[in-house]
Amino acid sequence: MAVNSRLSGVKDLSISERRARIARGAAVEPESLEVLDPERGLTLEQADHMVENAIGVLGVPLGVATNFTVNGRDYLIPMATEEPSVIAAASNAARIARVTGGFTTSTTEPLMRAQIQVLDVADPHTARLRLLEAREELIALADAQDPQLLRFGGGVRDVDVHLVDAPAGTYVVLHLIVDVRDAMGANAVNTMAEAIAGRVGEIARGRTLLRILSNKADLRLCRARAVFDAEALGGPEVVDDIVHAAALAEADPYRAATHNKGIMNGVIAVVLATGNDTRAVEAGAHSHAIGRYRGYTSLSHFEKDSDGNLVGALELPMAVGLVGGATKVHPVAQAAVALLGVTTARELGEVITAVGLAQNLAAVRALATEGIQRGHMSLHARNVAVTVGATPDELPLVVARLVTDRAVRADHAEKVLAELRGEG
Ligand SMILES: CC(C)(COP(=O)([O-])OP(=O)([O-])OC[C@H]1O[C@@H](n2cnc3c(N)ncnc32)[C@H](O)[C@@H]1OP(=O)([O-])[O-])[C@@H](O)C(=O)NCCC(=O)NCCSC(=O)C[C@@](C)(O)CC(=O)[O-]
Ligand SMILES: NC(=O)C1=CN([C@@H]2O[C@H](COP(=O)(O)OP(=O)(O)OC[C@H]3O[C@@H](n4cnc5c(N)ncnc54)[C@H](OP(=O)(O)O)[C@@H]3O)[C@@H](O)[C@H]2O)C=CC1
Repeated sequence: MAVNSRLSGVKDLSISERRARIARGAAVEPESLEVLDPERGLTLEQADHMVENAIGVLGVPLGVATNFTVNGRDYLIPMATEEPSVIAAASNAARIARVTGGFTTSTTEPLMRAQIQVLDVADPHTARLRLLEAREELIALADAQDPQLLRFGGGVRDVDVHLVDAPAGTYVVLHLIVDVRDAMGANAVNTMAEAIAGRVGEIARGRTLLRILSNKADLRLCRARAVFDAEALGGPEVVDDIVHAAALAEADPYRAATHNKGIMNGVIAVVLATGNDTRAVEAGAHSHAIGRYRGYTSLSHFEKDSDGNLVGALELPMAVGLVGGATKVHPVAQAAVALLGVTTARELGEVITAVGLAQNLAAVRALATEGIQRGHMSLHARNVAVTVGATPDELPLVVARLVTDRAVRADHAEKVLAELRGEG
């Protein structure tokens, strides 16, 4: 059955009704979502196998963003985040993008790099050539470490050698470029790097030190673009102001950091929900945000097309996988992947990038129009009301007052609650 992500009013349903609606929309069995109950999710025993000195598990809310179409296919997107308004914002932007066909994405081959550092080389320039001459030997040695990866069509694709001038001298750094297929790839690539380091040191005639993956995954890029209809955004002035807002992020690193944080609100929520390594994706993204002609800049770009609509584009390194790490062992991550319905790491990366672009558009649109507080703080108000002890019956009343009074603060919530209880 085809997925239908265009779901309206999901927020107004109870959790069980919502699950049933999402399961229907995603064309998965409703029972497959039962593992999302806190008491059915990751067990203490499983946690104890995942990390050291485990003493418990941390619950993070898992929601579903609606309305996404990517490359003509609908997706319901599982997002794990502690931040209010993120999932609403992604759904809102995806609803707008849908008007013009949704998101279009593309990706490079899933290539990761490992680095092998060689010290104390007397003739670094000549060592570089000796290593390049040994390319076939080094590739064969590395490939022999992971026959399984080769069977899946992956394996080493190239070697590259960089000479890195550092205060302590010139290091010869060999890069091993590996197609990791559906893996995130760190373990696979690190094993290869450690296995060939001895031979690299011999050929370079130096001492090897670091042998590790690079998180600057600049050969593994995902790209997403979308057209956002001017009318659906609020009119031509909104388009112009979003372009100005994005231009500030391109020119000013203080704004770029926040703009990129908005992108990562969406990206990391899906990375976490699917059991992937959030730090690897963050490191890759921020290293990619160093512009070619200037310093730290925005990861996305917004411009106006010839029809007056807004066009958004985002490119990100995307080291995510489906076969290893927590994705393989965490029952909730497995349910999230099944709900998402992706079958390759590339498809997962492309969907994540589309979510990053949607998240970015939603935030910048709010900033360029009414400001962030109305949408974000009205959803955050629920947190504040619960923190001061509002019961489920009192919650809507307290939230409504905090929003009307434009004072989403704990002290004000306490005052409102006291008034409501006749104690004020
Ligand atoms: C919050 C909205 C979406 C409200 O926006 P709105 O226009 O009031 O929403 P609406 O009630 O008209 O609903 C429109 C659609 O949004 C979704 N939606 C709307 N409300 C909900 C909800 N409660 N639960 C689930 N989904 C919701 C839902 O898809 C809904 O469609 P419908 O279901 O009605 O057909 C909007 O104001 C918005 O997009 N704001 C941006 C919020 C944001 O970016 N939050 C991130 C946290 S702030 C931050 O960390 C980053 C930042 C901002 O600093 C980055 C930067 O500076 O660039
Ligand atoms: N700097 C960093 O970012 C670092 C990250 N990590 C961690 O590494 C983990 C990810 O490493 P990763 O190598 O992905 O995990 P795994 O080693 O668990 O998975 C990769 C392995 O899965 C097997 N495999 C099965 N099917 C496929 C397929 N379709 N495509 C590709 N490989 C397949 C391959 O061989 P086989 O079956 O023989 O294993 C491959 O080597 C994460 O937990 C991450 O946190 C670790 C160190 C550093």
